[in-house]
Amino acid sequence: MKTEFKTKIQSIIDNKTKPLGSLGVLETIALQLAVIQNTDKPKVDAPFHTVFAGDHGICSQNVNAFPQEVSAQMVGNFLNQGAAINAFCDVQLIAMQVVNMGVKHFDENITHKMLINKPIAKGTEDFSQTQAMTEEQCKKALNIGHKLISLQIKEGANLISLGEMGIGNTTTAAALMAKITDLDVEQCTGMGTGSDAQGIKRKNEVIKQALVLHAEAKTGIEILQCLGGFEIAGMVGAILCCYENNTPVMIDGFIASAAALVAMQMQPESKQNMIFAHCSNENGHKKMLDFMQVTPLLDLGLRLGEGTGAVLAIPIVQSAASFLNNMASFDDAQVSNKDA
Ligand SMILES: Cc1cc2ncn([C@H]3O[C@H](COP(=O)(O)O)[C@@H](O)[C@H]3O)c2cc1C
Ligand SMILES: O=C(O)c1cccnc1
Repeated sequence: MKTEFKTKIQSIIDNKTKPLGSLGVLETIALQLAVIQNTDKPKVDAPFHTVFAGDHGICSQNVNAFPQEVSAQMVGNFLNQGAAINAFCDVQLIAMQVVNMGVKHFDENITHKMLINKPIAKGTEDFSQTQAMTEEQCKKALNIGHKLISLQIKEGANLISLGEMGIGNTTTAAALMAKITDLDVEQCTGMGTGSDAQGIKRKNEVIKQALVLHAEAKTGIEILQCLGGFEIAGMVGAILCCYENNTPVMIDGFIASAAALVAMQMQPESKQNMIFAHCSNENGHKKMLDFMQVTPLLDLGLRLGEGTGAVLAIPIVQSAASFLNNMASFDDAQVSNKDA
């Protein structure tokens, strides 16, 4: 059934007024959108961006170049429209929300139309010493992500975009990657926000220690609970929600891709809903993408997070839907095809 549908869409794509295959990756995306939404007229005209924010106990091991206070300060910056992600959403008039999943220094009395306050705890525990979250906290974080995105989809969003904020989370993402891919830890870690050689060495050491400590964790959710972060779990819940609701989801850089990797462990078919926006400059991201056997749309040398790459790639996805919806076929336009 799915193969038949795919063949039908591919033939619609092939009959557009262009040489066969000449829209390259956009053709792949158009087919993917049609399959996700189960229609030959996919719609991605209502994108919605969510930044999940959370703090990380692993920062007590000195793996972060910037102080942990920056997570809370950056949430404030998002609300004041001052971050890179605000500037990029602004260009395309994309609506966005920020979810406090457990930002240690954030004042929970702050209210704002863009802010969803759902703190699970004042950050996760140090995963080199104990489990990052309890089972209950992990499930709660997954549920929050799932529910919030489900609400957005109900309200009309048809393209979900995800980003994150959480000082220390390149270490968390690298730990998830090392555990799931079984690659050497050194292949998974990188400079993050500017760690030097010493800092990267510390990252490698704490992750190796954590892999021994959490050797028993096997399933996606166990790995997430032991090594993950609240904002990463929120993104995993969001991705699984997109899968269940036939909605495409833009995956950002290294950290969002770690959430995608966990989601694939939990529900392998969720991969079909993911669009990988870009290859981050963070060491490890390309290897993570290769492990998942996915090709990112852009390679702009970004290494920021927040969903910046995801939002930048949205017009490409919208253009893929637009050509499928709006281009004339050779017949419609009475243009002669190659073999006519
Ligand atoms: C000012 C500032 C803005 C950011 N926006 C995203 N990140 C990114 O950097 C952090 C991860 O890097 P690490 O593991 O080295 O701490 C995350 O918060 C990520 O979203 C930022 C980092 C900083 C400093
Ligand atoms: O690629 C990312 O998501 C990234 C890289 C470095 C720091 N923060 C995020």
